[in-house]
Amino acid sequence: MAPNIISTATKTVGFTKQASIPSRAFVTFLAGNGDYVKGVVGLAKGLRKVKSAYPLVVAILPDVPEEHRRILESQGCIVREIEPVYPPENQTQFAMAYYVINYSKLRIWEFVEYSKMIYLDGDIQVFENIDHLFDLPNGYFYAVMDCFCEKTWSHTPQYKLGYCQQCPNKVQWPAEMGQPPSLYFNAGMFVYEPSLSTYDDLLKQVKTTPPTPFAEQDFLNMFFKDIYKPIPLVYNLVLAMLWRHPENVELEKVKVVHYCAAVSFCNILDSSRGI
Ligand SMILES: O=c1ccn([C@@H]2O[C@H](COP(=O)(O)OP(=O)(O)O)[C@@H](O)[C@H]2O)c(=O)[nH]1
Ligand SMILES: OC[C@H]1O[C@H](O[C@@H]2[C@@H](O)[C@H](O)[C@@H](O)[C@H](O)[C@@H]2O)[C@H](O)[C@@H](O)[C@H]1O
Repeated sequence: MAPNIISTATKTVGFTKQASIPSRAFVTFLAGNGDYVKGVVGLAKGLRKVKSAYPLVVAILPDVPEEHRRILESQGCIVREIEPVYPPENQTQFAMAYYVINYSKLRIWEFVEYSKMIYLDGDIQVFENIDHLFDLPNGYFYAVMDCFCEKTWSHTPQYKLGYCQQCPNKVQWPAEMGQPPSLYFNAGMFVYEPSLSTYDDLLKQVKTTPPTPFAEQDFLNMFFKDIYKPIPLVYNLVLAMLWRHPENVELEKVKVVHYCAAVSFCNILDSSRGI
């Protein structure tokens, strides 16, 4: 992984300065003084191991202790403190109570010293170089489709019907229920362009949008619905896919793994038998 050089260098041609060279970076989010810092260190090491050309920015909440900040800097990370973002007062039952802090991820749209960023959760590992994703056409929001089959989705009509976007023909969406849900992405990994106007819109809308069980992931899916473009699951293998949709997983092609489910070893054993 490149050292912490924020490439905002500009080339001087004659007596005029050209626009600054577009800067790119990976970014993750860290809150609290728990074990997630180990995940972020692992992510930094993984990006270095796959020889990524871009730095890893870590957006941290004020509650991340000084010792953890020093560890991240020693790993070549660019540590940026952000202020928390909270959803409006609500009685929402988040899928996981702590999801409320994940709204703070929205601050990364303010990192406009970068023209393009790839967000990765701290419980993600990169096993193959994915720098080429920075070259995807601008103007869209790229992420991998999620799966509705885990119990964490039991609050949704999809789950109750047994409908999943990963296998839309297995259980058809009933015509009497209108259109099937829009394609829905997992917000643990996405390719986006920081922008102050988008940031302002996000912060304005989040203040008036009633929170829902998957917190900022639901909010981001609603906000970017019109420009969302699915990318292959090799870029964010949500572990549950191994036992929920093994037919969709080509394990040898997977580049990024997202360790985000209540993973039980027997699940892995069962699924690996199926692959
Ligand atoms: O106490 C916490 C909870 C979450 N996170 C960050 O927020 C991301 C999303 O939370 P989590 O991974 O728990 O969500 P999941 O993908 O497992 O639902 C984590 O990967 C971390 O980067 C954190 O730093 N501290
Ligand atoms: O705050 C909401 C979170 O929603 C997502 O996690 C979910 C999702 O993947 C479900 O499909 C799984 O069933 C579930 O286990 C998992 O926690 C994002 O990965 C995470 O970054 C964060 O946005």
